[in-house]
Amino acid sequence: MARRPLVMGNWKLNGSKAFTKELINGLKAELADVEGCDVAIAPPVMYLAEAEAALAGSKIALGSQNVDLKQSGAFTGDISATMLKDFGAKYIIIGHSERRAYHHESDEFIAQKFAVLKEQGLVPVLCIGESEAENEAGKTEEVCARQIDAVLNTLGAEAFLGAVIAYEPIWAIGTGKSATPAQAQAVHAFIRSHIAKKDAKVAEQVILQYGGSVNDANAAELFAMPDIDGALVGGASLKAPAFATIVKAAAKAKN
Ligand SMILES: O=C[C@H](O)COP(=O)(O)O
Repeated sequence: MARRPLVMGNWKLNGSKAFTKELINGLKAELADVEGCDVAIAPPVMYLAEAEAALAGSKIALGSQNVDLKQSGAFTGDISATMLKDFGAKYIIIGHSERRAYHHESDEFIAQKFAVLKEQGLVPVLCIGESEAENEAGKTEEVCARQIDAVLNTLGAEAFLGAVIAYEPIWAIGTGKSATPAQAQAVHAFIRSHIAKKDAKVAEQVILQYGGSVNDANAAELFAMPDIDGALVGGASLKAPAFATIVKAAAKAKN
């Protein structure tokens, strides 16, 4: 079964109402004729309303950078999965290394978020990946396995049906130092084989994105790798031409 690539832009803490409209209009123009690749953007939740309106009539899907566990109640500052659905959001990033680091999110807590998203019919985009020190210590596979196992061992392999995993080595995020295609492919193959130990069919269909300094110049060689099914793009997703080039590279490589 051929996997349909997914390129998603994670805008992180960037933008404004005007920027949201302008960038989306740019993306709609750049991507009007592109087929064969799913595309999503995750603006800050503050701008979901502007994004939803600007995306009307386009095939670009809406996403979010985070979700909290509860659906309603006395949880000051939280944002629920049902609220995200209310704005038409579909792909929800969880476990990003910036949230693991700055908000002390644990593997177990992230697995709970994964469960909430599945219950609500949303698509989890589970970010995993090792630090530079872990990489140098040869612990990349161990770290990725532990982060995946938090979901696998509580929700089962079926939870990954229709889900997305983004392998983002922390040392490659925002540094301009992407993993090489061979490095990323090796980890992606490991991730797929790790899930296959529980369920080969689920492993075969799960979308494995690479993230970490993906740009318009290096995307094509990354997508040439058989287990790299798309990208989670930070900085380069803030410019319509660069992001569109990445999407077009995925569509070309995978079709
Ligand atoms: O979620 C996206 C990643 O953190 C990658 O960010 P970057 O493309 O700016 O390196």
